[in-house]
Amino acid sequence: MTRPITIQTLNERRSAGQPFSCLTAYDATMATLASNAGIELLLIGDSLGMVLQGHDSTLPVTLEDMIYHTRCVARAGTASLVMADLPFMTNTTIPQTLQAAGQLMQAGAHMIKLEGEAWLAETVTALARRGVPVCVHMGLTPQSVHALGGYRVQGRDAHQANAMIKAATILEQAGAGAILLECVPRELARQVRDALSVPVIGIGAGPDVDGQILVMHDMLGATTRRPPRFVKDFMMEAGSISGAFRAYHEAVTTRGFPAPEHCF
Ligand SMILES: Nc1nc(=O)c2c([nH]1)NC[C@@H]1CN(c3ccc(C(=O)N[C@@H](CCC(=O)O)C(=O)O)cc3)CN21
Ligand SMILES: CC(C)C(=O)C(=O)O
Ligand SMILES: [Mg+2]
Repeated sequence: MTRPITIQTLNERRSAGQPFSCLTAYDATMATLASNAGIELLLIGDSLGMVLQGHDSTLPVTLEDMIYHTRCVARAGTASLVMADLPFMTNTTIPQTLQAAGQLMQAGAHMIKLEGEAWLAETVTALARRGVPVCVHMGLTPQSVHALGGYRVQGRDAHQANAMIKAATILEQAGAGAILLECVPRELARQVRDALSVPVIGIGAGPDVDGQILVMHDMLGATTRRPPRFVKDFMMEAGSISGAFRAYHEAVTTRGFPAPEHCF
């Protein structure tokens, strides 16, 4: 194993202006192949409810499901940073959140991601104080799909955009170690990135952030519904799974991906 990637590695990449690559992973084999291709961060995403379990949203995913897949990925013992999603309704109180995050960390996660806005500040502080690195997922938050009225681009109007920038700075002050932005206009993502000093990871957020992430199945072309605009199929040209992971890593680190057609 090469030198393991830590949260400090991501901070160094951010400072150096070198983008890092992230993918979802749900099992040991794919985690190993992705990590060997250079992918810096593996997310056990609650998207597994859609791509593995066949649900049409992430809401049915349980903490037990997330623990199982986190164990599978962690067991691979890769050099990559392992982040796990807190599933729907496992953060309704601070004690519940600490308990759930604790179980994911004990399953092998190095960092926890949860969806929300500035109202999460106290929760973020409670986790950070106990040594749990936290990433806050903002913009299109799929666990709120029914409140948002669909998987839609967020932060399109100036009021929403300014609120998002403000919320991100509040969350950083509260102790967030990273921010993930999903489906926001490229210009807003750039502004959030510039307002912060922690790494910003984007999906459908344009090229002006510190790291990129995609759902593994999407970038391998293993899709059963129309993929979102921000997806690129890296399997098409690469011809093998490892080749696709290497091509994605290369494209992200050289800022070849995302291209304008993948942005909002
Ligand atoms: N396979 C998979 N890939 C994902 O990226 C993903 C999941 N599952 N599950 C959880 C969420 C849901 N996500 C989605 C799903 C659809 C769109 C989508 O179709 N968006 C429209 C934007 C429409 C607009 O302009 O407002 C698009 O055309 O991309 C975006 C994110 C992202 N996450
Ligand atoms: C799409 C990414 C960011 C995610 O949260 C997931 O895969 O669950
Ligand atoms: Mg998720």
